[in-house]
Amino acid sequence: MPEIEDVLSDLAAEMAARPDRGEVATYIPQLGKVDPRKFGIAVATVDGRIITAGDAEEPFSIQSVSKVFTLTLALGKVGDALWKRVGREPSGNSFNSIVQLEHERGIPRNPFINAGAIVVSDVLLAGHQPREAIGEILRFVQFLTDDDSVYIDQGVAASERETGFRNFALANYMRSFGNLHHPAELTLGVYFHHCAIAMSCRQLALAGRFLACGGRNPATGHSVISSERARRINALMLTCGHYDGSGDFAFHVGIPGKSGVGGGILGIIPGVASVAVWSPGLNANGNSHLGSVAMEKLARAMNWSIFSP
Ligand SMILES: NC(=O)CC[C@H](N)C(=O)O
Repeated sequence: MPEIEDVLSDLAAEMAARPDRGEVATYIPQLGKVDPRKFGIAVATVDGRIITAGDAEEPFSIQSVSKVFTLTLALGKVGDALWKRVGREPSGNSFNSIVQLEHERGIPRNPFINAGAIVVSDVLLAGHQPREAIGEILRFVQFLTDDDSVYIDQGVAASERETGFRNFALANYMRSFGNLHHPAELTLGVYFHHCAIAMSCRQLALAGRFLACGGRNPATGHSVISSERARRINALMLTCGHYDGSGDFAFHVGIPGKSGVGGGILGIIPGVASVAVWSPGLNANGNSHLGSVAMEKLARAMNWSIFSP
């Protein structure tokens, strides 16, 4: 087996030189300003090592990768009652699609598409002011990372609110079915802010480590969630974490993963490591183009597909 250090530095060099970089998301104007030449990668192993290459220390907008953390918190808050309001099936549609909500009575297919994550935000808002719910999410991510410097990029949150017409449509539509318990303005305040969390690849890999360790954070020894819940979140990441590109990611990479339109991907190799990669250019499904390529090459080099014998 090759050394992770060598694989990562080769990957970073190769990815920095590739001309095909995908398209940076511009529907959130602030994200359109990010340099498409960036590439970073970090691996946090269950035995406590952290290996990085490229722009792995630079914070980027984690966007929908944050939905892994809000789902974890919401399950902690309401347990399996969450599944009355959100499904667990891949949608086969784009991340911000509204089409299924009409026939499926305002119940989103899964917690990782926008509609599902908005319901999760609504769950976290119950009994709180938006400011408190946002603070709880940020503190949870800081706790997982063991790093208080993780922050919310207020410019990105504001930019997203200004152009969040589709998310307002999704939220209001779900409210008409009774599946949003707060005004869209308030719930989306929580949603836009958690999407605007900024982290480096190093921090994101550390934050995801509990999912590779049966729910336990190996750095602190704290049990974050039960091993059964960690297993189930990983299952949802595999089946739904890349929207209508989830099948393709499982086919090519073979590990649970969650992407975001900021170009980040968090990948989990249960029992082995958590991986974060960042390259801002996206493919047609809104997933990081070179991030997906790099994950595939890494999984192949290290034999990390969960489907490998
Ligand atoms: N796929 C994503 O990362 C989408 C998240 C983004 N904040 C949105 O609501 O559109």
